[in-house]
Amino acid sequence: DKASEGSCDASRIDCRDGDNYLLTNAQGNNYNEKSQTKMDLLYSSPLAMTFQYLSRWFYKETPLRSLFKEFFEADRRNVDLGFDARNDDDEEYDFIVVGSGSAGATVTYRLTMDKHNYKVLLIEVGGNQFPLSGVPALLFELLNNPEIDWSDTIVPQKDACLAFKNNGVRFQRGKGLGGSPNLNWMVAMRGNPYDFDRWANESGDPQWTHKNLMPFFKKMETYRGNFPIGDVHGTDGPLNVDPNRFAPLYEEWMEVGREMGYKVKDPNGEGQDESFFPFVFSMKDGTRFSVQRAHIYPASRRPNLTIRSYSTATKIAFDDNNKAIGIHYETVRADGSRVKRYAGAKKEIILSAGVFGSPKLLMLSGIGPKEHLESLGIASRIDLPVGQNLQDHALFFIGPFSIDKSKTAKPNLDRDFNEDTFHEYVQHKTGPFAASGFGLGGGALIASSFGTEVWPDLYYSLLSLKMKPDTADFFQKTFGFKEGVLQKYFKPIVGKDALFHVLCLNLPKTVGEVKLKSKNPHDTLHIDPNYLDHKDDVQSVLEGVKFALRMSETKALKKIDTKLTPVLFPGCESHGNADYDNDGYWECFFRHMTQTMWHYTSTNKMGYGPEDKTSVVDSNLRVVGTKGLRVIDNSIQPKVVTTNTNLPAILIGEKGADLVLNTWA
Ligand SMILES: Cc1cc2nc3c(=O)[nH]c(=O)nc-3n(C[C@H](O)[C@H](O)[C@H](O)COP(=O)(O)OP(=O)(O)OC[C@H]3O[C@@H](n4cnc5c(N)ncnc54)[C@H](O)[C@@H]3O)c2cc1C
Repeated sequence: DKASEGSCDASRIDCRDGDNYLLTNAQGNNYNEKSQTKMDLLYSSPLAMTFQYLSRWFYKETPLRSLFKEFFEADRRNVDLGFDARNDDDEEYDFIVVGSGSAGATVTYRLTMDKHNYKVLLIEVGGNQFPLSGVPALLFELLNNPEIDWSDTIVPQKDACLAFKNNGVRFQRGKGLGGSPNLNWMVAMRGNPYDFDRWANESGDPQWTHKNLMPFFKKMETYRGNFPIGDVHGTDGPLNVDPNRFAPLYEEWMEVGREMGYKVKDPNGEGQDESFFPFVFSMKDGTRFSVQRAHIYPASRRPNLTIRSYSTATKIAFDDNNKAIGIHYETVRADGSRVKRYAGAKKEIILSAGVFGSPKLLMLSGIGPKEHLESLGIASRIDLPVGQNLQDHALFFIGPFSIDKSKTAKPNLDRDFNEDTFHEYVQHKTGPFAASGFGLGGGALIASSFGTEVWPDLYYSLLSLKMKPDTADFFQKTFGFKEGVLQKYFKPIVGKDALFHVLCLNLPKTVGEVKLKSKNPHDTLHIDPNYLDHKDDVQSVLEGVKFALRMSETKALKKIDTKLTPVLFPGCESHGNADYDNDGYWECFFRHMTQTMWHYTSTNKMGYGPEDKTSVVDSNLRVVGTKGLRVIDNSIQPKVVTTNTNLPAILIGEKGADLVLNTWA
């Protein structure tokens, strides 16, 4: 790990007394030599830390909750030490970046490596990446923990999410250095070339066409996937992209595609046509390769970067000409007290606080829908449609289908974490612990009557799991289902292995919104994705469910005895049986099972600029009507991309950093 991380400096690992240890990597330049102990070795090598925590979790030496507590208490103490070591009464930087997720980490990485040696401040609400997040299969253990997940609940949906408490799902998203990639499923998909050409149309600027963005896609990655590098992949970028190391139903999945007549094609190559394909992941050698590891970690060792973690940006300061000149922020200390601070920006402020954080900060600073802001007592500075164009991919777990374990290709399908698989992972970083989610292996892109062969609107993959007696409780707790619903629905196949088709509505026409609840920067938001509001979306999903049912009838899946659970979904019994052509039943089913794919975007839409009433930012990502203020994250997508949103966010970070650096070159 020493070699691969390039981080451990053996000369600094001298064991000294005292319990204090410093997180030298994340706090960068300002660590306190005196408090180093052996733990410094672990903290300065995140992978070593990950394996230490994995062992303690696996052998139940320390309950998960206590591991969280221990880690974050230590992390906060370390941050305090770095904080106290600084003489920063008059903080002033060239650039301030707010938010350290996919896009913010990328921007920070590029700005700090520029030859002009710009002084950069990175502000982030949370702390360091929790060590267990390095183990891909443990991603579900991370969700809903307030140290690392915002986990907001959306407002009750009119005719969707009906199986969830208050008819609303949880909008989980990462909090901490590294943002959402610390807890995402790691699937690395770029989006369809037509998505980006549409962005170019929406913004009137050809710099956003797929062809013109291709150099940034290549620059961001070190590709080690299954398809040829050709002219489309990069080999020396910061983000590692690997094939999966464990996916129980991968062979069956690819066989389904062949049997149904679909081609196999690199979805991150020239195009995202209708096809079946193996997934690639932001992983390295069986471990999560988050933006904290790829971008923040190396950047934190540069002396021109200051990181303020446990710090919330609360308001942007402007001069009389609407030039952004600084950020007000609050840091939470280890003892729970809050310190109010201000940092000035000589050149620019960059909001990368994500699809909810960035519009929130704009609105708290008086930039947003005038009437809405004034109704909350916030003086309006610039009237813009901030928060008005929220989009997301709705996700549907279709199933469960029981399968015959003895007939599957891999014996390990039940995904039990046992002593053998634990040792396999520790020694080789392979096996169930190396799997993303429930063993995702491959994807498929298919067109309903609303998509086309070259721009398909439906996106599939396959989950496999053992239906244990507590699986329903686990789903209920993690995703927020109403009590008893899944317990009843899963009951007949408890004890068996099962699969779910995962269907994602790729090109939704429904649009939602996000608004403030109050002018308190620590208050939650009013989030309404308005799922399935557009009738075409309902029709696409119906066609999508039927395609999933047809896949289950292929020889490839019949070979493993794939059978839909024999009970009807609770609440849909009056619609009759779950027959293929019973549209009423299936519509009831998917209106109950509407989940998020966590692909929220578009709340600060990029458009033509001031003359375009739908734009919050122009095509150079500058906030309309201001100077020195850009938004660089997924909130600028004019329309949500077709597939996953992590690589697009990193792309926006790469492109955005380039725009900033060119401005000041
Ligand atoms: C559970 C889950 C699974 C997912 N799976 C995948 C997947 O497999 N593949 C894929 O491509 N995508 C996936 N995604 C989506 C993808 O990770 C996100 O779309 C992407 O990371 C968003 O990047 P971002 O930079 O816009 O925001 P984020 O990465 O969310 O970063 C925003 C950061 O800003 C911080 N912040 C917010 N407000 C403030 C403030 N006021 N002051 C300071 N800091 C602030 C936040 O704490 C956060 O760290 C998943 C997401 C989730 C939640």
